[in-house]
Amino acid sequence: MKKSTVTEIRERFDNEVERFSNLETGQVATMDAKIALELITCTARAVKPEAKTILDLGCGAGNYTLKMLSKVPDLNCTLIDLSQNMLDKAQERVSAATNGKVETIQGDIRDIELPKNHFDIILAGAVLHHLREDSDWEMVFQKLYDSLTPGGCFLISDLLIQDHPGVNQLVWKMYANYLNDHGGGEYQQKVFDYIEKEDTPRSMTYQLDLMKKVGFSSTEILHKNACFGAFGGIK
Ligand SMILES: C[S@@+](CC[C@H](N)C(=O)[O-])C[C@H]1O[C@@H](n2cnc3c(N)ncnc32)[C@H](O)[C@@H]1O
Repeated sequence: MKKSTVTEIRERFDNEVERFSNLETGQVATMDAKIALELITCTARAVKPEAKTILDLGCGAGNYTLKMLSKVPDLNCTLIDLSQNMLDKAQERVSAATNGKVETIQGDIRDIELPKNHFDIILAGAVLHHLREDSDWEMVFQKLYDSLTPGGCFLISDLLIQDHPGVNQLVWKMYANYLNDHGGGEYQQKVFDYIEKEDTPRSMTYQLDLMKKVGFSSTEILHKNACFGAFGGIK
């Protein structure tokens, strides 16, 4: 199947702002979304308690930054998203929650230049599965690594595949059962159809190996359930 273009992805998210503005209902299709968000933000605080700067990649309506600010207040926040509608909402919500600066950048992370040695924390929630080729993944991971301060952390919560076909089948069956239990067969099919059209997830192992390759001194696995996980690297 021909996968969605960047323009198609942007247009879809332009129309999803309200859903992603509510942490309670926005992420029902994501298993353990709240656990992952809590773990990632607690980990960022544990790694960089003195953090001053955060980059929220694929920020949506700003849920990840808002949760981070509840743990480390008054961060200077840089919010990146393809969708200007998402950024407008994120800017409004995040500005009300920090005394730090809030900067928004609209665009595709592949095309955005980032300052070197600048961010103490980078969060990427449910966004990296939109990257396609190995070259995209490598370039983006290298760029994010370079933009971190020494000891800074890059934390991911995302949809994943498994490297072994049998294990991959198993975890996606688990996810199908989860969706069936939460919304029935039609809902399950709808979610699987848009994943098929829009997403190209990689395994956690692939991403942890790539973190080591681009220079991260250590990596951490925080959570894994079926085809979802939370993990990251420390510079
Ligand atoms: C599933 S939403 C998650 C939003 C937010 N992180 C959350 O968890 O509430 C993914 C977001 O990533 C953005 N996005 C997708 N691909 C992107 C890219 N290549 N560069 C920047 N943002 C991207 C989309 O516009 C969308 O707002």
